[in-house]
Amino acid sequence: MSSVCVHGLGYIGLPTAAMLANYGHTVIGYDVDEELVNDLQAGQITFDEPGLQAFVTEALESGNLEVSDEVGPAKYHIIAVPTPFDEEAKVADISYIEAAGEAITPHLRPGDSVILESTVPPGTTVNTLQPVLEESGLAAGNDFALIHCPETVLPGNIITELRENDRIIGGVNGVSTEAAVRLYESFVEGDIHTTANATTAEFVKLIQNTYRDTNIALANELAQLARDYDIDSREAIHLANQHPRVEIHQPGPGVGGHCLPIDPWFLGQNSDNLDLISTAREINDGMVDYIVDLVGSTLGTLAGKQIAILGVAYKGNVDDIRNSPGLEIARQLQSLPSDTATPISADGGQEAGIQIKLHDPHVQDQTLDLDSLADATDDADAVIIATDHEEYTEIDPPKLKSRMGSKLVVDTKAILEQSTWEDAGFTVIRI
Ligand SMILES: NC(=O)c1ccc[n+]([C@@H]2O[C@H](COP(=O)([O-])OP(=O)(O)OC[C@H]3O[C@@H](n4cnc5c(N)ncnc54)[C@H](O)[C@@H]3O)[C@@H](O)[C@H]2O)c1
Ligand SMILES: CC(=O)N[C@@H]1[C@@H](OP(=O)(O)OP(=O)(O)OC[C@H]2O[C@@H](n3ccc(=O)[nH]c3=O)[C@H](O)[C@@H]2O)O[C@H](CO)[C@@H](O)[C@@H]1O
Repeated sequence: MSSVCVHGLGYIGLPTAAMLANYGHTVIGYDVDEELVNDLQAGQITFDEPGLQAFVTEALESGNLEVSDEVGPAKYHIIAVPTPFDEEAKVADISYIEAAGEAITPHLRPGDSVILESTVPPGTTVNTLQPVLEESGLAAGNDFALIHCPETVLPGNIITELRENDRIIGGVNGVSTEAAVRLYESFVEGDIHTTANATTAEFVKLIQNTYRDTNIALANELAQLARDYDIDSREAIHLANQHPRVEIHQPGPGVGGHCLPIDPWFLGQNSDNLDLISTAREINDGMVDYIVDLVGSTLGTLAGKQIAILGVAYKGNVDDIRNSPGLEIARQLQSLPSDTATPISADGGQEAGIQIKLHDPHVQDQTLDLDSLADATDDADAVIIATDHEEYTEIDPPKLKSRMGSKLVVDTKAILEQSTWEDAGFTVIRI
């Protein structure tokens, strides 16, 4: 068993730290966010992930996981800090990686390993992190191991996937790769694949998410084509997928989250060869406009209408609102000409404006003005289901009908029983 310091205790770092601790390693979980550190020290996790609270409690109670606001020496340092994307410049912000490297450098000893798990543009491990760590006077590959090991867990199923997914491990040399393999094989049940260098591992991670994003763009374009031919895109995709070599994804209101809308752009950081990939991004981002237009044309006008958006998390059964399509729809409605829109958080009252109400049973974000389901849909002219939360499949159509002003439901995730809703008197538009 080893000593490990995990840098960053968010969606990735916290489950990883708890996993390592529950497999017997001695783990320091370090984060720069003092409030988060205090909450975790008190045993309280701050985001919604099935099974995670109990998993973290187990790790803390075993004494193997200590949450700290200080970096400590450790045989392995794992970096799981954010790598946000600058929308304007279309470049990754790797300053958090540099800061993590600077925090590790004073503690780095010969024989230690530094593993970068954050998703980064190809070349970041070698070109950005390595020089920072070598400020210690130690050489990567010779004195300490340096590795990229991307994380591929699916939010909503993190603990299972952390154990069961295959891992890609790419060190700056073979010794580095082997050092990381020894750590991951202590808890990973999937296969461990090694690559000749760290840059390949970075690239592999990015093309996994790019594959998914591009495939969803195809589904979104097919959904628009299907509507032009007055056919059900979901049925058509389902039937097409009966072919052994066809696996089209599902259309929706756009692609949200911290990964799929961002990672494809990382591939273009040092290359001009994004073409299909950037078009796919535009198609997925364009779904918001498409849905707003559909609502407007079905209602005749958006002026004076009250629209309820159900689901501001980026996908079903999670609380993460990063790049949320539901919020983007709200922003889009808000940015319509000023005589037809009111701010997202407005509680109504402008006669000519669009009134936007938001509801989400999973999201606690205090900066959003969220309503109960009843308040959000009371007198609504249209309901847009923007997230496939389980709770929305349980909405009772007659009860909703009695509350709403008119009867339009846009089901962007195709989670409602269309015939039941139509029988209840609703106009249902499925994407
Ligand atoms: N969330 C996912 O589903 C997912 C999946 C695979 C990969 N990733 C990648 O993993 C990385 C982390 O993502 P996340 O979703 O866990 O982010 P997050 O924002 O949930 O957590 C990151 C944490 O790092 C902390 N932090 C910031 N700077 C720090 C520093 N210098 N030292 C220590 N802690 C610091 C923040 O306070 C925060 O708590 C990103 O690169 C992301 O792209 C995320
Ligand atoms: C390759 C892959 O699987 N990567 C996963 C992904 O995790 P994620 O939670 O971001 O991924 P999704 O569940 O795909 O959701 C993203 C958005 O796409 C919408 N969507 C989805 C499927 C579909 O057919 N049609 C859609 O419209 C959905 O509603 C949501 O808005 O990135 C993580 C970080 O790198 C990975 O770790 C994780 O493995």
